[in-house]
Amino acid sequence: MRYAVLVTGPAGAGKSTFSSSFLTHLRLSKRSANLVNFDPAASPTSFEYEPVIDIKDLISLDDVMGELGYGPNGGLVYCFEYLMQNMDWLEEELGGFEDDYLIIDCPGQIELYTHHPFLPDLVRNLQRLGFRVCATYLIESQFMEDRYKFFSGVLSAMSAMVNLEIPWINIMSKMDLVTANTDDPSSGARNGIRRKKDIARYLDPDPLLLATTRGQEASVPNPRFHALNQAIVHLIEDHPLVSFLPLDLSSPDSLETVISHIDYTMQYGEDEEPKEPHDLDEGDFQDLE
Ligand SMILES: Nc1nc2c(ncn2[C@@H]2O[C@H](COP(=O)(O)OP(=O)(O)OP(=O)(O)O)[C@@H](O)[C@H]2O)c(=O)[nH]1
Ligand SMILES: [Mg+2]
Repeated sequence: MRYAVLVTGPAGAGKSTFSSSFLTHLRLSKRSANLVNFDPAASPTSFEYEPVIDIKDLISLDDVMGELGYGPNGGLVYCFEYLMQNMDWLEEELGGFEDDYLIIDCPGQIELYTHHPFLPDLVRNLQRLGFRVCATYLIESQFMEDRYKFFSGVLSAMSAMVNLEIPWINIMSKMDLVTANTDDPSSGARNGIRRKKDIARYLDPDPLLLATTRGQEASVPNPRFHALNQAIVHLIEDHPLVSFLPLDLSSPDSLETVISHIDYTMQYGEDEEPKEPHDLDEGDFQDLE
């Protein structure tokens, strides 16, 4: 069985950092895994590990911008269109990895996830080649400092989930930046994200965070925003699709929990032969007597 985990999310969410910590963890657990780079703009220095498949071997954003005169975002779309037309390249690159686990580091332009057809096409191709695919969507913990930014993150995650229709895990990255502040009322954490229970309202989004609270009315100048917020509150209440797993890379337990959710979502290892418990030698019992 072959597995592929797409690592997606907005710019700077920590996708590449998570991808390499994920790979390190799998390799330390004696699991074979490899990195795939799908970001045609990635600089070679952004990887701790050499990707086994790199979209830049097919097409690089620098060339598209330099030779065809595209800007960075149009250039990215061009690169993905080019990839879609050259699926045999990907198929050939993937050929050598039987029984493997691929971590696919994706670019940070969210329009790629919310409305372009590239990722759904790519997923269909991977499935056709016998991969079980799941996606992770990272948003960074700083989003919790601003409710409006946070809910725009929730809505983008929702829209990407609906667009891709594959097993999905939302991750709140960079939790080391908030957990250090928790339970210390004198800390500088903003917007009341001081205690663990406040964090919980974001990880399992409480739509009431968006409802205008006392003292905030003045900051909402247009009553139409209030109506819009109410509509979003109802949408999230009626369709609670999005919740976040916290990821604190400074804690091995946190990374382990996230990885076990990913394994579970993909039913990793379900088809493997159960391992025989190792045979006990008679000598093993002597100490007990
Ligand atoms: N404190 C902290 N910083 C992090 C963490 N993960 C990533 N960063 C920092 O966040 C910045 C962006 O990290 P990347 O891993 O490059 O993020 P990305 O999502 O791959 O970015 P793009 O590919 O440009 O969209 C870097 O400066 C990282 O050092 C984390 O867990 N904690
Ligand atoms: Mg990156």
